[in-house]
Amino acid sequence: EENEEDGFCYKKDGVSECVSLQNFNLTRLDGGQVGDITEIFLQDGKTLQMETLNTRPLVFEIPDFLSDEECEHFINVANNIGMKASYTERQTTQKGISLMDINSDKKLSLAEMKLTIENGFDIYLEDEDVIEMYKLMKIDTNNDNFITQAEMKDFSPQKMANYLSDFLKEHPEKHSRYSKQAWLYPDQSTDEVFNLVQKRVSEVVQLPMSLIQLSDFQVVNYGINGHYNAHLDSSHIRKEQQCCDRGRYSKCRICRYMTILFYLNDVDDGGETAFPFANKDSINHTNSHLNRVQHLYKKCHEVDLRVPAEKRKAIIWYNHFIDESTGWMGDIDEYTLHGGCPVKAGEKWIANFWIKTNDEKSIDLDKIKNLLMK
Ligand SMILES: O=C(O)CCC(=O)C(=O)O
Ligand SMILES: [Fe+2]
Repeated sequence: EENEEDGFCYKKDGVSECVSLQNFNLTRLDGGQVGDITEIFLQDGKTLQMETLNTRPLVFEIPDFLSDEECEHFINVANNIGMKASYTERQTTQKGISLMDINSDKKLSLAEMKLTIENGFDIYLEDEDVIEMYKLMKIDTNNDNFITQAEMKDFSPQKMANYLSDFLKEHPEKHSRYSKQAWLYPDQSTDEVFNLVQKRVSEVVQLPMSLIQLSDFQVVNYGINGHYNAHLDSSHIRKEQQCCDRGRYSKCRICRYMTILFYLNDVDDGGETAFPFANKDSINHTNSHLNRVQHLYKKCHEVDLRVPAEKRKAIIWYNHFIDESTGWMGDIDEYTLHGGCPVKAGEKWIANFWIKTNDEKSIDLDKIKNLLMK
């Protein structure tokens, strides 16, 4: 039903609608109320049940989005590509770090040093880890667990980065993300199964195949203690900074309109996907930092909205709202903060389908035109 050249057709309330890409706006499925179930009739004759799990942020669940065979296929494909350790953007090679002297008393407490390291290096330490670091780096000369300005004099961020980099080799679980991953690229795929799944995603989320093909797909594996602390999958709109192209992640922003997360196996214990800000009245960044709500490795049980990892299931959420005036990428929805709880038994396999769009529709239309000309 789709004519790539002219535009895009999809079913809206059972009626087929077609629009030219020029007139096409980003879609956002209507969640209705929590517990609402929408039937999605696919072109191959199958029916999916989509349930509204939550409305702030809007999260949908589709229990049998994938078949068992498709799940196993993605795991095999990822293993064949080769699973590599995941890293977040912030690496331990920072030149400078900002010291988090929250109460402005010109010295850093253990809690403030932990925050400093979380922000600067994406590493989540315990008090005893920090004390150990002070000892080995000989920073806290009077052993009072505070770092004063005088003690800071001999302190070099690079030295700390080196220490932490070695520390992480012994304690990979202290990193914000502890997993392995492999990338698949929809527009380069000749894999029949992957192409069918892309088509299904396009039908479900009512976005043209060309946008789906410009997306990124990442298979992730977590072992025991594997986790991903809470994060946003996208970034705040900043017109002066370009959205990243595939594979290039310096000086650009990650722009992902929506996330479709597939669970590829059943986890024996743990490994839920948690949304710490879900249904909160408001978001207080300073408080949430101090309470370390991001720290799902330790705090998952405190989170209300936790989606169990169940084979074949997909969950879907929108990292951005739609800008009413452009019909394209709007503000980020900070309530989508989420992450993966630690795996307690067994292992966990997921796949992220990240639908990428740019701030400006014209950039995406150009990309689509290039894609169609290939
Ligand atoms: O493992 C999960 O449940 C969440 C993974 C995730 O948020 C990510 O890879 O961006
Ligand atoms: Fe994520």
